[in-house]
Amino acid sequence: MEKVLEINHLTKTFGKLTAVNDLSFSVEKGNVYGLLGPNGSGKSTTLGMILDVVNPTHGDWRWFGQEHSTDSLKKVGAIIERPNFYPYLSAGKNLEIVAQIKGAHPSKIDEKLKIVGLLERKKDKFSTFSLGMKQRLAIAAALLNDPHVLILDEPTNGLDPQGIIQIREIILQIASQGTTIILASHLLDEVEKVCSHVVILERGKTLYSGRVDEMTASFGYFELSSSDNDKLNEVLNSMNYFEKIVQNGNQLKGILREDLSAESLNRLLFERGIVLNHLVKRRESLEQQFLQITQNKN
Ligand SMILES: Nc1ncnc2c1ncn2[C@@H]1O[C@H](COP(=O)(O)OP(=O)(O)OP(=O)(O)O)[C@@H](O)[C@H]1O
Repeated sequence: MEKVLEINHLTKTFGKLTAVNDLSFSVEKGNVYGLLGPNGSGKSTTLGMILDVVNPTHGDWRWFGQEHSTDSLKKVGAIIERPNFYPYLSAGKNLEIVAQIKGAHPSKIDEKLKIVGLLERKKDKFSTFSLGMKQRLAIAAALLNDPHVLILDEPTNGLDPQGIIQIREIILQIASQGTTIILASHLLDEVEKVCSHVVILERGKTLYSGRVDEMTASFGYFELSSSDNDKLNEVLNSMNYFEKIVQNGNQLKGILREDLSAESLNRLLFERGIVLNHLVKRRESLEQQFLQITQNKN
């Protein structure tokens, strides 16, 4: 899989406060990544750093495998603030201005207005738009130069239920055409509905990073490692307990298809000559994990 973004040990401190603490993850092409965490967990600061608007304290990141270059950021479209357009100009005129700034072809305007369902409102003034329509226009503006990656910070904040559904459908449609998406959200529901991958942040630290479907595995999963992970992998695969075994850094992650205690697994593996140096069972669903995070905050 082609890596679009690689973040290594990214840290940002503001005085004594560590807003982002040793964050590492990579983003693969064509997936939808959610940065999930309560207010103040460091989502916006992370987006600010990878977009070159916030200076990191430590750590590094690479877009498209390249050292920092302004060319790379041209392939990234982002909406990190409330949509800001000229209120007295039409949607079409506003996009003409953005297209000129970005050097995008004027034919892109109708194409992108269609994607966000605003083509019929092209001639209407921005000031007459609902919040949801303003947000959709901002997405059209961000898409004008066909970015490879689209970054959205809390894309459905403040919208009514219908507006939320529209934005989520648009995100999925954009992703289905191969654009990689990174979105920050404090809504578990949003991440579960829209994202294939999630990075859960708690006060700047990563609590979980991986696929959403693996996180929500109903019987939980084991994180485990031994001095010979290849052999461990082989033995785990020969057991009927696991849905899937995946490599996760220098650990293996075994997703359970039926209930099994850590004690039983440890015994079974020991009987087959494997001594583990790491074994943790994680059972929580995404929802439970997320509730824990928010409860810890209060
Ligand atoms: N410029 C700044 N100066 C000082 N502290 C800051 C600054 N920017 C962010 N912080 C602090 O860093 C922490 C992380 O903030 P950040 O905005 O990244 O979180 P977030 O998860 O995006 O939350 P929210 O959704 O509320 O923006 C917070 O405690 C915040 O107060």
